[in-house]
Amino acid sequence: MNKIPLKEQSIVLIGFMGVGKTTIGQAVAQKLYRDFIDIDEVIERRFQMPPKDIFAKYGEAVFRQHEKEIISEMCHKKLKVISLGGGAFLQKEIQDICLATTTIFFLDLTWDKWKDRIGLLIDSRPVLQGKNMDEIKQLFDDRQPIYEQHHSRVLTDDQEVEEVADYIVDSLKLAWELYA
Ligand SMILES: Nc1ncnc2c1ncn2[C@@H]1O[C@H](COP(=O)(O)OP(=O)(O)OP(=O)(O)O)[C@@H](O)[C@H]1O
Ligand SMILES: O=C(O)C1=C[C@@H](O)[C@@H](O)[C@H](O)C1
Ligand SMILES: [Mg+2]
Repeated sequence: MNKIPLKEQSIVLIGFMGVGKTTIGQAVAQKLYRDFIDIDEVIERRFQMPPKDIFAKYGEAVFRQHEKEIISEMCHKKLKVISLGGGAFLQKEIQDICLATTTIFFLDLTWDKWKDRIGLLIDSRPVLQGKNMDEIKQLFDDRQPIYEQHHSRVLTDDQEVEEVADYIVDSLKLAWELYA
């Protein structure tokens, strides 16, 4: 299959849960006049229930299978902004297909800043259920290597959603000009 030209590739946002992939992805899509796709929302529509209930009813493996199927399909679409779930890059096949077909931004956030956000996440994110803070920190650390597969990293500490989105759009425009 021919490689999609850089400017037409979909933009994919990765990173640990709660770093802002969904929120910032929506803002980037709006600024670029592109459609926004949130993979968790696509899965939620398919099952008619949120990820937490899918995990509880069918198990994580079923969620991951659908996640892989949907991402593999979406990555081939042009001109989208796609936010992945925080655990999607645990699957090597997902890493490989995203690297080959899209432009990947890793939204990074230090643990110190992330832990202030836990109240926003604890009730809805199934992988946080039943874990104490030490175990969550361990998960945060264990997950970092999977996000090393990216094209560009953005440290989001103390950055407003709009600031991060503007940074991503500016760096894309620069890359599109440089590699046109
Ligand atoms: N830059 C930011 N500054 C402050 N709050 C933020 C920022 N980005 C996101 N948030 C808030 O953090 C929470 C989690 O954001 P969001 O749902 O976008 O994360 P996510 O990376 O998509 O998580 P998941 O991997 O679980 O889908 C939301 O309440 C959102 O409003
Ligand atoms: O980090 C994770 O493993 C997850 C993050 C969310 O985006 C959802 O994809 C789901 O709750 C699993
Ligand atoms: Mg999200």
